[in-house]
Amino acid sequence: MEDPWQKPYDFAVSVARKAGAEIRKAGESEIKVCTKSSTVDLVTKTDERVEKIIIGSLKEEFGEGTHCFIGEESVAKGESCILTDKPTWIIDPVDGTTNFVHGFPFVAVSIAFAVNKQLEFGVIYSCLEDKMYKARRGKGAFCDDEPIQVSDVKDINKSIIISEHGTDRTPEKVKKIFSTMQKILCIPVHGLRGSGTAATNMCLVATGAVEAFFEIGIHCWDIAAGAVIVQEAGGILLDVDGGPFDLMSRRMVSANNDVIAKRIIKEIEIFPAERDDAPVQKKC
Ligand SMILES: O=P(O)(O)OC(CO)CO
Ligand SMILES: [Mg+2]
Repeated sequence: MEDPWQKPYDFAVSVARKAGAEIRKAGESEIKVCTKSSTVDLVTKTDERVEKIIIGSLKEEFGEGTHCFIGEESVAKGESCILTDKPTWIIDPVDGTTNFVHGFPFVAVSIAFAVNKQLEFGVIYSCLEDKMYKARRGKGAFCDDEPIQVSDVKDINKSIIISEHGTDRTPEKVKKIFSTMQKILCIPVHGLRGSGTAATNMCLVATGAVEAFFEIGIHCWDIAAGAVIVQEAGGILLDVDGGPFDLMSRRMVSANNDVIAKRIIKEIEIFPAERDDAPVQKKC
């Protein structure tokens, strides 16, 4: 049977490439920075403009009424962040806005597509590296059309683990983040890393460059595309308490296998993060 989502998948790749070219061009001029949830949660005109380009292109191609959209900047402006059974695009136009502002060379466009709340495909364009990652559920994960695979390391002492510091500087949360990192570093692991973009971090798990990436406080648009890419590359996703992964929970461990994932989970100091679909928001 013909794949009903092949056309949207192919289109997402071309839209991500177009969006990435816009970001590269915008990075050559002066970047005006504003803030969102905290003074270190940055946003630029490029984030907003690129999200409009992506959503505008998707609406033009697939029609306004049938598909829903969850986009980082639209949600910041009060749009719904409720995932329904309808075909839904989950978009982060510029993942790694802080990197973009500073010229730190990892910035990604992240586009995922879910139907009946199941992620069907994910596309991540690491636009400064010019690397296109993509995965269609059940059909494998690719970087620039080459198949990718997670690492086969099971020994935590031979692993590299990624995590990030987030944009919440509440001292108790920062303390827990650093305490978790300290415990993981002292297992010991070969190293701790962070690219500054959740989407790129997940691609690094998917290619086997690192064994795992975990974070509390990320949003569905940061990880939706990466979730498909990691799983299709042979990896796994779990909640930070070892339970099932929940896209809207703002908590995630992505890893090459469950041995590594469960070893990290032992050390994670969990702190609260309000769900993306917390009830204040209106329906799509
Ligand atoms: O740069 P953004 O889109 O704010 O995302 C951050 C996490 O929220 C990096 O993944
Ligand atoms: Mg993001």
